[in-house]
Amino acid sequence: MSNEWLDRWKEGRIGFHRDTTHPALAHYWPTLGVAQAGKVLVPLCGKSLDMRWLAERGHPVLGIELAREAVEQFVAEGRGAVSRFRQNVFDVYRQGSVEVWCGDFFHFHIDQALEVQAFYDRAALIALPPATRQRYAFHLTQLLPPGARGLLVSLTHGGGPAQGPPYSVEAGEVERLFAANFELERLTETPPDERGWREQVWSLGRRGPGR
Ligand SMILES: C[S@@+](CC[C@H](N)C(=O)[O-])C[C@H]1O[C@@H](n2cnc3c(N)ncnc32)[C@H](O)[C@@H]1O
Repeated sequence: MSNEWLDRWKEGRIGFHRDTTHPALAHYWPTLGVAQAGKVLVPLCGKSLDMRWLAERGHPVLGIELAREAVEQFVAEGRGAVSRFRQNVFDVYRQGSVEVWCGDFFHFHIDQALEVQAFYDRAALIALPPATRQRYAFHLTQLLPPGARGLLVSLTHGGGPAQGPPYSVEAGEVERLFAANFELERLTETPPDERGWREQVWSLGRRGPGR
Protein backbone atom coordinates (compact mmCIF):
# COMPACT_ATOMS: atom_id res chain seq x y z
CA MET A 1 0.00 0.00 0.00
CA SER A 2 2.66 2.44 1.04
CA ASN A 3 4.78 2.02 -2.06
CA GLU A 4 1.82 2.66 -4.26
CA TRP A 5 1.38 6.08 -2.66
CA LEU A 6 5.06 6.87 -2.95
CA ASP A 7 4.92 5.92 -6.65
CA ARG A 8 1.89 8.09 -7.19
CA TRP A 9 3.63 11.11 -5.75
CA LYS A 10 6.84 10.42 -7.71
CA GLU A 11 4.88 10.11 -10.95
CA GLY A 12 2.57 13.04 -10.24
CA ARG A 13 -0.59 10.87 -10.22
CA ILE A 14 -2.31 13.04 -7.63
CA GLY A 15 -5.76 13.63 -9.08
CA PHE A 16 -7.11 13.78 -5.52
CA HIS A 17 -5.27 17.04 -4.84
CA ARG A 18 -7.44 20.18 -4.94
CA ASP A 19 -6.18 23.60 -5.98
CA THR A 20 -8.67 25.30 -3.70
CA THR A 21 -9.93 24.88 -0.15
CA HIS A 22 -12.55 22.16 0.12
CA PRO A 23 -15.95 23.88 0.25
CA ALA A 24 -17.16 21.59 3.05
CA LEU A 25 -14.29 22.71 5.26
CA ALA A 26 -15.07 26.38 4.81
CA HIS A 27 -18.79 25.75 5.26
CA TYR A 28 -18.87 23.33 8.19
CA TRP A 29 -15.69 23.89 10.18
CA PRO A 30 -17.01 27.05 11.86
CA THR A 31 -20.05 25.08 13.08
CA LEU A 32 -17.87 22.70 15.13
CA GLY A 33 -16.91 25.35 17.67
CA VAL A 34 -13.25 24.33 17.89
CA ALA A 35 -11.26 26.87 19.94
CA GLN A 36 -9.12 29.04 17.70
CA ALA A 37 -5.91 27.99 19.40
CA GLY A 38 -6.89 24.30 19.24
CA LYS A 39 -4.39 22.19 17.34
CA VAL A 40 -5.84 20.31 14.37
CA LEU A 41 -4.57 16.88 13.36
CA VAL A 42 -4.74 16.21 9.61
CA PRO A 43 -3.98 12.53 8.97
CA LEU A 44 -2.79 11.49 5.50
CA CYS A 45 -2.64 15.16 4.57
CA GLY A 46 -0.93 15.12 1.17
CA LYS A 47 -0.17 18.73 0.32
CA SER A 48 -3.68 19.85 1.05
CA LEU A 49 -4.35 23.59 1.00
CA ASP A 50 -6.98 22.91 3.63
CA MET A 51 -4.13 22.93 6.16
CA ARG A 52 -3.37 26.54 5.24
CA TRP A 53 -7.03 27.47 5.54
CA LEU A 54 -7.08 26.06 9.07
CA ALA A 55 -3.83 27.83 9.94
CA GLU A 56 -5.19 31.13 8.63
CA ARG A 57 -8.06 30.75 11.10
CA GLY A 58 -5.59 30.59 13.95
CA HIS A 59 -5.24 26.82 14.40
CA PRO A 60 -1.86 25.22 14.80
CA VAL A 61 -1.96 22.35 12.29
CA LEU A 62 -0.24 18.97 12.49
CA GLY A 63 -0.41 17.06 9.21
CA ILE A 64 0.96 13.55 8.75
CA GLU A 65 2.02 12.35 5.32
CA LEU A 66 3.99 9.35 4.13
CA ALA A 67 5.35 10.74 0.86
CA ARG A 68 8.30 13.12 1.11
CA GLU A 69 7.46 14.55 -2.33
CA ALA A 70 4.11 15.71 -0.96
CA VAL A 71 5.66 17.36 2.07
CA GLU A 72 8.40 19.05 0.06
CA GLN A 73 5.90 20.31 -2.50
CA PHE A 74 3.67 21.59 0.29
CA VAL A 75 6.38 23.78 1.81
CA ALA A 76 7.83 24.79 -1.58
CA GLU A 77 4.41 25.99 -2.71
CA GLY A 78 3.80 27.84 0.54
CA ARG A 79 5.19 31.07 1.89
CA GLY A 80 7.61 31.60 4.70
CA ALA A 81 10.72 30.06 6.15
CA VAL A 82 10.79 26.31 6.67
CA SER A 83 12.44 24.65 9.62
CA ARG A 84 13.10 20.94 9.80
CA PHE A 85 13.63 18.69 12.75
CA ARG A 86 13.46 15.05 13.69
CA GLN A 87 10.83 13.57 16.04
CA ASN A 88 11.50 9.86 16.50
CA VAL A 89 10.77 8.24 13.15
CA PHE A 90 9.34 11.42 11.61
CA ASP A 91 10.98 14.25 9.71
CA VAL A 92 9.00 17.31 10.66
CA TYR A 93 8.71 20.30 8.34
CA ARG A 94 7.41 23.47 9.97
CA GLN A 95 6.22 26.50 8.02
CA GLY A 96 4.33 29.19 9.93
CA SER A 97 1.89 27.38 12.19
CA VAL A 98 1.70 24.26 10.02
CA GLU A 99 3.84 21.24 10.84
CA VAL A 100 3.85 18.34 8.44
CA TRP A 101 5.24 15.16 9.90
CA CYS A 102 6.70 12.98 7.17
CA GLY A 103 6.16 9.33 7.99
CA ASP A 104 3.56 6.66 8.61
CA PHE A 105 0.41 7.77 10.43
CA PHE A 106 0.31 4.42 12.23
CA HIS A 107 3.68 5.21 13.82
CA PHE A 108 2.43 8.50 15.24
CA HIS A 109 2.15 8.13 18.98
CA ILE A 110 -0.29 9.59 21.48
CA ASP A 111 2.58 11.36 23.30
CA GLN A 112 3.09 13.38 20.13
CA ALA A 113 -0.57 14.40 19.96
CA LEU A 114 -0.90 15.98 23.40
CA GLU A 115 -2.21 19.35 22.26
CA VAL A 116 -4.51 18.04 19.55
CA GLN A 117 -8.11 19.18 20.01
CA ALA A 118 -9.58 18.57 16.58
CA PHE A 119 -9.05 16.66 13.35
CA TYR A 120 -9.81 16.95 9.69
CA ASP A 121 -10.01 13.92 7.41
CA ARG A 122 -10.59 14.57 3.76
CA ALA A 123 -9.77 11.56 1.58
CA ALA A 124 -7.80 9.81 4.33
CA LEU A 125 -10.24 7.05 5.41
CA ILE A 126 -11.28 6.49 1.81
CA ALA A 127 -7.63 6.15 0.74
CA LEU A 128 -7.28 2.95 2.78
CA PRO A 129 -8.38 -0.64 2.08
CA PRO A 130 -11.03 -2.18 4.37
CA ALA A 131 -8.88 -3.82 7.05
CA THR A 132 -6.63 -0.76 7.28
CA ARG A 133 -9.69 1.48 7.70
CA GLN A 134 -10.50 -0.29 10.91
CA ARG A 135 -6.95 0.20 12.13
CA TYR A 136 -7.11 3.85 11.08
CA ALA A 137 -10.33 4.51 13.01
CA PHE A 138 -8.89 2.81 16.08
CA HIS A 139 -5.63 4.76 15.91
CA LEU A 140 -7.35 8.09 15.30
CA THR A 141 -9.67 7.45 18.23
CA GLN A 142 -6.69 6.79 20.52
CA LEU A 143 -5.05 10.06 19.52
CA LEU A 144 -8.02 12.31 20.31
CA PRO A 145 -8.99 13.47 23.80
CA PRO A 146 -12.63 13.49 24.96
CA GLY A 147 -14.38 16.54 23.54
CA ALA A 148 -12.23 16.69 20.39
CA ARG A 149 -14.23 17.55 17.28
CA GLY A 150 -13.60 16.89 13.63
CA LEU A 151 -14.85 16.72 10.10
CA LEU A 152 -14.67 13.63 7.94
CA VAL A 153 -15.19 13.87 4.19
CA SER A 154 -15.80 10.41 2.74
CA LEU A 155 -16.85 9.02 -0.63
CA THR A 156 -19.42 6.44 -1.64
CA HIS A 157 -20.17 4.79 -4.91
CA GLY A 158 -23.53 3.14 -5.32
CA GLY A 159 -22.15 0.59 -7.78
CA GLY A 160 -20.65 -1.78 -5.22
CA PRO A 161 -17.09 -2.03 -3.99
CA ALA A 162 -14.74 -0.06 -6.20
CA GLN A 163 -11.14 -1.08 -6.84
CA GLY A 164 -9.58 1.68 -4.78
CA PRO A 165 -8.18 4.02 -3.93
CA PRO A 166 -10.46 5.82 -3.61
CA TYR A 167 -12.50 3.19 -1.82
CA SER A 168 -16.24 3.46 -1.47
CA VAL A 169 -17.05 3.80 2.22
CA GLU A 170 -20.76 3.50 2.89
CA ALA A 171 -22.49 5.43 5.66
CA GLY A 172 -23.03 2.21 7.61
CA GLU A 173 -19.30 1.58 7.70
CA VAL A 174 -18.54 5.10 8.98
CA GLU A 175 -21.09 4.46 11.72
CA ARG A 176 -19.60 1.06 12.55
CA LEU A 177 -16.10 2.48 12.72
CA PHE A 178 -16.81 5.56 14.80
CA ALA A 179 -20.17 5.46 16.57
CA ALA A 180 -18.86 3.66 19.67
CA ASN A 181 -16.46 6.49 20.48
CA PHE A 182 -17.90 9.55 18.75
CA GLU A 183 -21.11 11.51 18.49
CA LEU A 184 -21.61 11.26 14.77
CA GLU A 185 -23.74 13.32 12.42
CA ARG A 186 -23.91 13.17 8.64
CA LEU A 187 -24.07 16.82 7.61
CA THR A 188 -24.54 16.48 3.88
CA GLU A 189 -24.20 14.28 0.83
CA THR A 190 -23.50 15.64 -2.64
CA PRO A 191 -25.38 14.40 -5.71
CA PRO A 192 -23.38 11.80 -7.68
CA ASP A 193 -20.65 13.16 -9.95
CA GLU A 194 -20.24 11.97 -13.55
CA ARG A 195 -18.65 8.72 -12.31
CA GLY A 196 -21.30 8.07 -9.68
CA TRP A 197 -19.30 9.13 -6.60
CA ARG A 198 -21.04 11.00 -3.80
CA GLU A 199 -19.19 12.90 -1.11
CA GLN A 200 -20.45 12.68 2.44
CA VAL A 201 -19.49 15.13 5.15
CA TRP A 202 -19.61 13.98 8.77
CA SER A 203 -19.21 15.84 12.01
CA LEU A 204 -17.61 13.84 14.83
CA GLY A 205 -17.24 14.60 18.52
CA ARG A 206 -15.06 12.34 20.67
CA ARG A 207 -16.98 10.98 23.62
CA GLY A 208 -15.45 10.79 27.04
CA PRO A 209 -15.48 7.70 29.23
CA GLY A 210 -19.00 6.67 30.13
CA ARG A 211 -20.72 9.04 27.70
C1 LIG B 1 -6.15 10.40 -1.27
S1 LIG B 1 -4.72 11.22 -0.66
C2 LIG B 1 -5.49 12.56 0.24
C3 LIG B 1 -4.53 13.65 0.63
C4 LIG B 1 -5.15 14.85 1.33
N1 LIG B 1 -5.90 14.46 2.51
C5 LIG B 1 -6.00 15.66 0.38
O1 LIG B 1 -7.16 15.91 0.70
O2 LIG B 1 -5.48 16.07 -0.67
C6 LIG B 1 -4.14 10.12 0.60
C7 LIG B 1 -2.75 10.49 1.11
O3 LIG B 1 -2.41 9.62 2.19
C8 LIG B 1 -1.02 9.34 2.15
N2 LIG B 1 -0.82 8.12 2.93
C9 LIG B 1 -1.23 6.86 2.61
N3 LIG B 1 -0.95 6.00 3.61
C10 LIG B 1 -0.38 6.75 4.61
C11 LIG B 1 0.12 6.44 5.91
N4 LIG B 1 0.06 5.19 6.41
N5 LIG B 1 0.63 7.44 6.66
C12 LIG B 1 0.68 8.71 6.19
N6 LIG B 1 0.23 9.06 4.95
C13 LIG B 1 -0.29 8.09 4.18
C14 LIG B 1 -0.72 9.24 0.66
O4 LIG B 1 0.64 9.42 0.35
C15 LIG B 1 -1.62 10.35 0.10
O5 LIG B 1 -0.94 11.57 0.00
